[in-house]
Amino acid sequence: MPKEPDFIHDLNKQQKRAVRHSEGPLLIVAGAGSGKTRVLTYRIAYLIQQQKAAPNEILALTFTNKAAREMKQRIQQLIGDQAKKLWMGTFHSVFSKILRYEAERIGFTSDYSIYDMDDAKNAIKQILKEQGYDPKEVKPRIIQRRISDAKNELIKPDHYNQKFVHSTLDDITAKIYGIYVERLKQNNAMDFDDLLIKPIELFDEHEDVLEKYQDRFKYILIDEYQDTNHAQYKVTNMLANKYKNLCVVGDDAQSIYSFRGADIRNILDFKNDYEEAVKIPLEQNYRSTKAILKAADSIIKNNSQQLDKTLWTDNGMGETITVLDNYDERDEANRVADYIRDLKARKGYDYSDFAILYRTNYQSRVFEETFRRKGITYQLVGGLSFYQRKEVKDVLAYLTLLINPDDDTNLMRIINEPSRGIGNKSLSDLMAKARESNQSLWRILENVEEADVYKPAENSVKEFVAMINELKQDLASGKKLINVTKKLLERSGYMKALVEENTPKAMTRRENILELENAISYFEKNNNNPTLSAFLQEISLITDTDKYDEEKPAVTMMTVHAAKGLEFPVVFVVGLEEELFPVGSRNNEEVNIEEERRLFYVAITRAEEQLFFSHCRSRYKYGEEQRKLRSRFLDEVSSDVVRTETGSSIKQDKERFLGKKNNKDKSSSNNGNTKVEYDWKKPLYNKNNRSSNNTQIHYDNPDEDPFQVGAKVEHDVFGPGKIISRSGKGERTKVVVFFKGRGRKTLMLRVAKLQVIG
Ligand SMILES: Nc1ncnc2c1ncn2[C@@H]1O[C@H](COP(=O)(O)OP(=O)(O)OP(=O)(O)O)[C@@H](O)[C@H]1O
Ligand SMILES: [Mg+2]
Repeated sequence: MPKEPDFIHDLNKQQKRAVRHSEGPLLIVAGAGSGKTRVLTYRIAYLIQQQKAAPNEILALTFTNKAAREMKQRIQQLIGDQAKKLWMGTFHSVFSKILRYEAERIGFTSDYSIYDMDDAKNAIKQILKEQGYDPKEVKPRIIQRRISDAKNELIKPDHYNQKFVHSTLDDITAKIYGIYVERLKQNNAMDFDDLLIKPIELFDEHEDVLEKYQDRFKYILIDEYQDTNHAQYKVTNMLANKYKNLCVVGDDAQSIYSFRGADIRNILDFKNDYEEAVKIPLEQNYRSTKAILKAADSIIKNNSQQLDKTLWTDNGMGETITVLDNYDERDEANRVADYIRDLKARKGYDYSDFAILYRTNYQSRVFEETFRRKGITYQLVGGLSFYQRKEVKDVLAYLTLLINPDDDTNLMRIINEPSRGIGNKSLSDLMAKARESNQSLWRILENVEEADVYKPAENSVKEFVAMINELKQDLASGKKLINVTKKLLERSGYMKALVEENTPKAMTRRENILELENAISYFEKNNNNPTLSAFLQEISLITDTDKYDEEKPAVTMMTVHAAKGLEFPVVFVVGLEEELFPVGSRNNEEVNIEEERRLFYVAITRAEEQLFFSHCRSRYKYGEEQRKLRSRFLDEVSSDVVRTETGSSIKQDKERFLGKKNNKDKSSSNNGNTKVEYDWKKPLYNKNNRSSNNTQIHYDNPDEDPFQVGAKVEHDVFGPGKIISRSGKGERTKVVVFFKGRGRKTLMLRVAKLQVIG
């Protein structure tokens, strides 16, 4: 056995144990910043250096492509170029690759299309229409969500039928699900969920294929295991079943994807599935200051479900966490910007040391405007990605047809884009023919003269078919991808239409297409075997987070979800208000507060040196200024590590607002909105229930506390009610109040603005 590498000494004792662990299942459940990702990285390097496995016998699964790229680079630094041969990536990218090799075994070709959420939704919409449903009434998005959930739970259409048919929507879902699965197969296409569940089908049905990959992957390692869903769990279990060299790392407190079917039980059950599993704890946090860790700990302990873990740090206490109490979202953005400038000037931070984390994407807008105005460079992670733009998707749809003409969804997308006089009527006739004869639309188009459609449309179809065939020919004869693309853009009239339109929007679209050409050229130059199929598969799996560039000298703005696994010297967690973080309920679905709290925990633990929280007292919603309550989470943070700074604009705005409020009072105040007025005449923080500066009020003597069971109270939003029970002590006292017409609400006494009445 080779001598142990020097890099083993970059690790602490427990980490070393995990890295040296040789055979059999290994479970590492540990808190944020304790080096889980580092252990995976080093373990891979170690396995190769110790010749336990060749690089291409190791499979490592990460949550983003970016994480995989970074891990690979790091391993390369440790052991050199052989790291390039590792199988490393997200579940989606790794399994799409396996599926490409094995597609024929399950009735697809290796050039199968990958449908993103948008394509899948279009396909479902089309099916709904064919089945006589109005997509305005039966929303494709909702059916899509249900189908996706079923797929990830590995429930097949016929089972859905038996198990879930309780309501009309179940009925419709069952029917559409069945057709959708058929349709994807006809289109030689897979959606994102298929990339996870088709491998399971493949391995289930073809023992030899399963065995091949079991033998191939001698070691399997998974990061962020707490966020794997049932399908991911199943497929890795199948693969690891022979050698049982499965190493998973995760943190139950950071499980934030249950809305996508992530199942925390996967971590909890690991020991049951693998009785011989070795469990190694990591307890030292290397990332954050003591103050930050204390804040994180004080938050997460409010959750009822948690695995027992210890986390400590040798790092210093660090700065106190600052809560920025703002008037509104502009005030918030301005103050964050000022802090960034100030810290940069005083402490020598770079812009890239800062991150602004929010709960929902739209919150970036005001920050972007403010930062642009103040000349602070920033990079936005998330939002509409380049490859989701209409014009880019159109061109990709054309390209897809060149290798997978049976893909009806992509064909429908561009057959009349730009307009070539193939009307809706002709199209739906052609589509109906395709359905009747159980052929793809392309096959019908190829023989359009037999289809009996409107003559001018027939001619256009013929030209279209001839153009696609010619381009296919070009591709087959080995012409360069970039040249085929250019020719396509010209022959299809797509570029010409944009030039003729000549609006700013059309110009932007043109620029985006030119950028896509750049991407194609780059791909062609930097790949040994740059096939169109490989290009399309690669870009269809690019996600928002992959765009994040660590080297860029800019402030990062992203959602907390996207920030998972990352770290920044200075972090601002903004918009900490009720109904925003934690989110408000949508479609009457109950908000999963424990998951929101885990999300807040993830946000806090991204910070290395300095942490800011911020909230607004009012915020615009639907063009109206609405009063906001600060997030309950702020009141859960241990009070000795935070201090509150109230913005100076609050005082000025108070006067402005009073003026406005008086005006408002004259007009009819109730316009049907359940808007909460920003009433400055009432003290915002009532002495009896909360304070503005995190000085905690304790009700040590219950006589002083009027909020006893039976008391009649009034709440700002819910109106009058009666306390029916009470629990907890001191600052954690909770009451259940019955509000007339609103029902029971559990309220934290210190947070809820309750007044005793009567
Ligand atoms: N033994 C060590 N010595 C020095 N630095 C370390 C050590 N272990 C980890 N670190 C550093 O601590 C930071 C956190 O490590 P890492 O990202 O691996 O933690 P993690 O447990 O994966 O965190 P998360 O739960 O957020 O994903 C990184 O900057 C890493 O390089
Ligand atoms: Mg990590």
